[in-house]
Amino acid sequence: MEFAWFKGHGTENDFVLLPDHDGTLHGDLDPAFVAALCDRRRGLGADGVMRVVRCTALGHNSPAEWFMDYRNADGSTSQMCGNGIRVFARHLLEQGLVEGPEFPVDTRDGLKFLSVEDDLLSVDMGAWTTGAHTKVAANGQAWEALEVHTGNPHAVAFVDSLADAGTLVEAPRHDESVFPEGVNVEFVQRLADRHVAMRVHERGSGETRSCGTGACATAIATAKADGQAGPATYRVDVPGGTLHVTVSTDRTVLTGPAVIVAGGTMEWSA
Ligand SMILES: N[C@@H](CCC[C@H](N)C(=O)O)C(=O)O
Repeated sequence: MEFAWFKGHGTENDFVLLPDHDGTLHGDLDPAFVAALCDRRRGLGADGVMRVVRCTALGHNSPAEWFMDYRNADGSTSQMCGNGIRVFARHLLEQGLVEGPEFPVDTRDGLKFLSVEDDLLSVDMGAWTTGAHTKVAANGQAWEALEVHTGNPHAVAFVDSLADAGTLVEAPRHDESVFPEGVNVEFVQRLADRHVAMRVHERGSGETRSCGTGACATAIATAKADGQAGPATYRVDVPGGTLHVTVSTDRTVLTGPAVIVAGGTMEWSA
């Protein structure tokens, strides 16, 4: 099978995009195929894969034309990817598949609204919720963490220094009764007022250089800890760059760069 691919990243959270506009090429993506594409030695290398497919091809009655079919590097699905959807939007704009500056994209977490301003892409991530305090553990240490849902599940732990979490080769342990479907874990260090640094271990992808939903979860947890009442914008530094998150009571808006860096066609035999 020959197919087209593109590669892009948002603050170095990187993705392979697979155009499958009418849903006839890739069907329900095989997890082994996704994992092989994401392999950094044997494949193109990425933290995840996004199939670019029309909502109508999936039988979805949606105000959006395009659906982001997101997969983690291990082939598992997630409801939402904040950096992924911004890279997806950049691809749609560059290929003339949408008209800017504002447009919707459908996801497993529902409709999201994108807006573009030069090299920055913003996504209105919609509603968020928080749960109870829970615990995460890694490398022989444990931390209290806040359960946050930004479409997908997160546990946010404040640390004195980002180095405290050590190497995150293995997934931090979490309470299975709180997160039965796994969790993305953020370690957060305060740097200044409304300015934090974050490391993340992503469910299904391992430690990545950035995570958009994780930056939103981090900003939500920080705003709660600050007792912030009205909307506030937080700067979240990640190993791959800087994101900004505006937290309001009913939504978050995530802003940062998103670029397409390569593309081509590929032969694939299973
Ligand atoms: N990198 C993403 C999050 C991707 C999904 C996550 N690993 C999960 O399984 O929920 C982002 O930028 O939000």
